[in-house]
Amino acid sequence: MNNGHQLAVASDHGGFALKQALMPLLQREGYKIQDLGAHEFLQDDDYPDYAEKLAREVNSGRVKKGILICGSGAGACMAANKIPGIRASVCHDSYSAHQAVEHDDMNVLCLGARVIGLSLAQELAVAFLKATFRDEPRYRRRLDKMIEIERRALLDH
Ligand SMILES: O=C(CO)[C@H](O)[C@H](O)[C@H](O)COP(=O)(O)O
Repeated sequence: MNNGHQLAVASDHGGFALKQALMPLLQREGYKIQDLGAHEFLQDDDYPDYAEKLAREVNSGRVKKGILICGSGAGACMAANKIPGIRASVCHDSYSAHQAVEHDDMNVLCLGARVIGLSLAQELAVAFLKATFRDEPRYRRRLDKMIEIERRALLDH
């Protein structure tokens, strides 16, 4: 574990090129990144493997936020949200990328490399990373309700 990492990133083959291009841009802005793979382009790898790895890293508290990239962002998002403590969303506009943190405490941003380009991806990543949860009563109440849903669902099994 490296306590210096501020965020983790991961992608399947659909997001690999965008991940590789985005990481140095974020590093240049001062972010310390833990790259959870893929570490090389693998034509037929599967986004749930990377989503689970990154989601577990965020859920462990070793990193506070993660960025997952696949072709659409959707599959990786669905898989990440299976891990307790994860609030992942696909955001392809700047407002959602920060508002989902401020209101909903989103901790994983999912991007679709077949949908957006590098420049927008960088803008979205920075909006997400700079944003903090606004711990006001109504946002706290709704977040607590989400956490309670998760707790009840875990008790079902
Ligand atoms: O977009 C994705 C999931 O929502 C992922 O990138 C998938 O891996 C995508 O389906 C990949 O498709 P491919 O035909 O296997 O390249």
